[in-house]
Amino acid sequence: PYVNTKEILERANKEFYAVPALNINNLEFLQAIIDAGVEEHSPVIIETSEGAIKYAGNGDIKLGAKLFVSMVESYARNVDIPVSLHVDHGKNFKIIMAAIQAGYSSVMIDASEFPFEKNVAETKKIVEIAHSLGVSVEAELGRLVGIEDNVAVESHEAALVDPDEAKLFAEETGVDFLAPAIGTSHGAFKFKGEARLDFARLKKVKDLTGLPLVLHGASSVPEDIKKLAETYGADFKGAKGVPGEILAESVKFGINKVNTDTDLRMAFIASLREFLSKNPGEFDPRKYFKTPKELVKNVIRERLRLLGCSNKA
Ligand SMILES: O=C(COP(=O)(O)O)N(O)CCCCO
Ligand code: NA
Ligand SMILES: [Zn+2]
Repeated sequence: PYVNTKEILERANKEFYAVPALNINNLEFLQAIIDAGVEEHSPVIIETSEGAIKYAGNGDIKLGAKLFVSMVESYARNVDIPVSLHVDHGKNFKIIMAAIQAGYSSVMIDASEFPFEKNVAETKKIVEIAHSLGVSVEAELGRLVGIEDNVAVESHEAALVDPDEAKLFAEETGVDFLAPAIGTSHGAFKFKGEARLDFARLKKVKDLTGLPLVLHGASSVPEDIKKLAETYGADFKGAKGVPGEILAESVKFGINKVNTDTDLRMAFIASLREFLSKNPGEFDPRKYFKTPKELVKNVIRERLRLLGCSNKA
């Protein structure tokens, strides 16, 4: 069934596991996610960035939002796992409103680049509107910067979430789930040295807010996927993600939603490169997208098991 993200995350929060939030821009990744969830009997959270909404709507954001809602809702109705649809990194009021009106389960208002007071004000505004329409809300505190191992540069410390601010933020905004910056960053090049997240800080945010917490920049960049892509011509030198055991650790300290985009992209392109080089005569997209979809599905299945949400449907 098509459900509200809050329903998925409140159970995860209570039962100490996490659910991946998986980004899509097209039909193939959605199919891979649904199949992974069904095969693992697991809830799944589908998320679209503002760019994905523009992409699907060919520039028309209302059309893009409606298209994603109808695709996700239709697939969700067809399977017996909980599925929700979320706006990732919402910054543009028009896009957030289009998504709410189209029927998204939840939205992120990302005002983390602004000073605390403005982040509170922006988030509060969206929470009031979204809650009046039964939509749940995510916000972010701190900024996504990789913590260089052992180089506790002043600026990096300043970018990480302040747990006392998080408590105040939760009380003042009524936000449903919160993304505390604890040392991750988006994309495939997250760390120069050792991957390190500030778990002490994370635990304080959990203890002070009690909210379901979100880890952004959580892709792992699995070594086998990186190698497969490079074998067939990709240049992913220096790519490094959050190791699986660190993701599992973050769940112990209170993470319940794990945003994952890069790993799906890397799996798809690695498999597509391999397929195209081995099948030079193929030109049916349903054929050349088939094994990439399979690999994305299997990467997701593994992540569902790692995060403890398999068999939680
Ligand atoms: O936090 C994340 C996931 O980041 P990543 O998958 O790059 O680790 N997202 O919000 C997904 C969209 C931005 C990154 O591509
Ligand atoms: Na998000
Ligand atoms: Zn993010």
